[in-house]
Amino acid sequence: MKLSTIIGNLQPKVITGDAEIDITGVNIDSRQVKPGNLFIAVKGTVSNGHQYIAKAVELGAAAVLVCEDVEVPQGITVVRVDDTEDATGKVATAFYGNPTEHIRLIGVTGTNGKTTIATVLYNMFRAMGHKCGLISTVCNYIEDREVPASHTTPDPVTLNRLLAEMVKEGCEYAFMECSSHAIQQKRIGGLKFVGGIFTNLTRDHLDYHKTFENYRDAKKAFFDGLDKSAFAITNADDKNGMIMVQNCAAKVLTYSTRTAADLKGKIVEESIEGMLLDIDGQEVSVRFVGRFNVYNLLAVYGAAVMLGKEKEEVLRVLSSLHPVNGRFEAIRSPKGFSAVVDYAHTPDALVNVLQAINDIKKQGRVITVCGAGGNRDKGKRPIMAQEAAKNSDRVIITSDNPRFENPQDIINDMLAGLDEEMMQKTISITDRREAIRAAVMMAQPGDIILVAGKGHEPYQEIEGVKHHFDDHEEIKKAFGID
Ligand SMILES: CC(=O)N[C@H]1[C@@H](OP(=O)(O)OP(=O)(O)OC[C@H]2O[C@@H](n3ccc(=O)[nH]c3=O)[C@H](O)[C@@H]2O)O[C@H](CO)[C@@H](O)[C@@H]1O[C@H](C)C(=O)N[C@@H](C)C(=O)N[C@H](CCC(=O)O)C(=O)O
Ligand SMILES: Nc1ncnc2c1ncn2[C@@H]1O[C@H](COP(=O)(O)OP(=O)(O)OP(=O)(O)O)[C@@H](O)[C@H]1O
Ligand SMILES: N[C@H](CCC[C@H](N)C(=O)O)C(=O)O
Ligand SMILES: [Mg+2]
Repeated sequence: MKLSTIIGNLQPKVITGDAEIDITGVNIDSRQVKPGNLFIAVKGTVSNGHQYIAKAVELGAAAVLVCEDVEVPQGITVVRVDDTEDATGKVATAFYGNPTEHIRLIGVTGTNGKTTIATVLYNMFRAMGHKCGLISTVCNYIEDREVPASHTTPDPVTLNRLLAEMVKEGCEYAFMECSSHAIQQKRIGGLKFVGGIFTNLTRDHLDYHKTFENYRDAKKAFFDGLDKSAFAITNADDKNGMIMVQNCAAKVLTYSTRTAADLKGKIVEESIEGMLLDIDGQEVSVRFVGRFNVYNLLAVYGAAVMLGKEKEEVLRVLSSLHPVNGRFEAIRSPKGFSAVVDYAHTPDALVNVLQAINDIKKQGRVITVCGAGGNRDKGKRPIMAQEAAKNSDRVIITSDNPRFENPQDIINDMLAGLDEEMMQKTISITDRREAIRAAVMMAQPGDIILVAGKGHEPYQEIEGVKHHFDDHEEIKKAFGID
């Protein structure tokens, strides 16, 4: 594709050299550059892409996109803009043929519920006969082809390449999670969304955003960018729900389980197997558990209706769908107790999943096994331990993904949040496998063991290495079932 076409919608820009050269690909990482590529120098949090231009040219870059004064070897076309981070999405989407002009893209943002909602919509629309794509924390899908996910929302080049492949495969819809990092870093720049969904806003990622207001405003920017032809579905029960859409040109729809809203839902009956719900005045039985999932399914229902689906068909398909990998998955022990694998790794998620477990538990106890990720928000650690202790009969604090931190330091940060009474019911075991085994050893018939924080993750990330580790496998081994 001609460079002049790829950079056509960048304003302002200064071009030095030939803009009619053919570009074979766009790249933000000098280490991946191929001959004829356009290398985009982006200032990052760890380093500055501008320092890798020579390397990119060595590997054959034919042009560079910069936003700083830099020395560039002779014969290389230089395009200068004010902000290369902002330009990357626009350039990537142009290079990949503006995929969102040819596929209906729906974005989900919020602290918790993104993977659940995006994945349920993907499964629902495929069950309705549509070819679909999914961009998610757990995995990306181009129709039914898996593409491993490195991020919840990938960089703009990867994202547009995936969307272009979905278009090529004939996908009509793409459902994606829009993380706050991604919105802040403009990874979704240049994309046209036909709809956006807000789940909720509670504490997470303050290591990156520094303040809750910055975190909120990053999420809000997504809705500010929706055009009037799009829809925006927001949670009327979240105190930031209406803030998200206060400057939104899209058609707004609200959902709630307790106040006036366009879409109302409530639980009629519930058990560890699922719930009977009243959604928008109609009863539907679902395999999902927990009041928090009523919110997720309301958002799914609203989006499907806004995308033109009949309400009856939406509810019929909804009742046939299974929980998402690592989100409230129950495993029964032959000894009469059960375990729940869940991805809860924020205080609010722990509160919600433990509320759900306490709502369905009969006479037994709740035993919670949880940790916290290394190199993530430290402030949430003591709060997570408090919420676990407040809502469980026994707590075992253990390791999650320590990453480059000392696992014991993370555990100590969590324990620091507990008062004397909470400490009475809490122990800590650094080795996650041992912690799960200890929970199973102490369980009695009727108890429910929550193993939280990792969900679908088939690994434990330690010092940059992802060692195989799967909560489901460890629970089954401890239960003595395969
Ligand atoms: C904090 C964060 O989001 N960092 C992301 C960011 O990296 P960065 O800004 O630190 O980049 P950098 O390492 O400083 O490099 C700057 C630039 O130089 C380039 N470079 C770098 C080295 C080199 O040799 N050559 C070169 O060209 C890089 O490609 C980059 O463009 O841009 C990179 C390229 O797109 C991302 O891979 C990286 O994600 C890191 C690995 C990460 O862990 N991100 C997490 C926190 C994240 O994004 N999480 C969210 C939310 C998770 C959730 O709630 O589910 C997600 O969407 O996954
Ligand atoms: N609507 C909700 N409100 C509160 N908690 C929720 C909600 N939906 C899910 N959860 C809890 O949060 C956990 C994560 O859910 P999910 O993976 O869908 O969220 P996410 O937004 O994709 O998270 P991440 O930002 O880490 O990718 C679940 O395992 C559950 O404990
Ligand atoms: N078990 C993971 C969950 C968080 C992963 C994702 N939300 C991120 O922050 O990268 C951890 O706490 O390490
Ligand atoms: Mg997710």
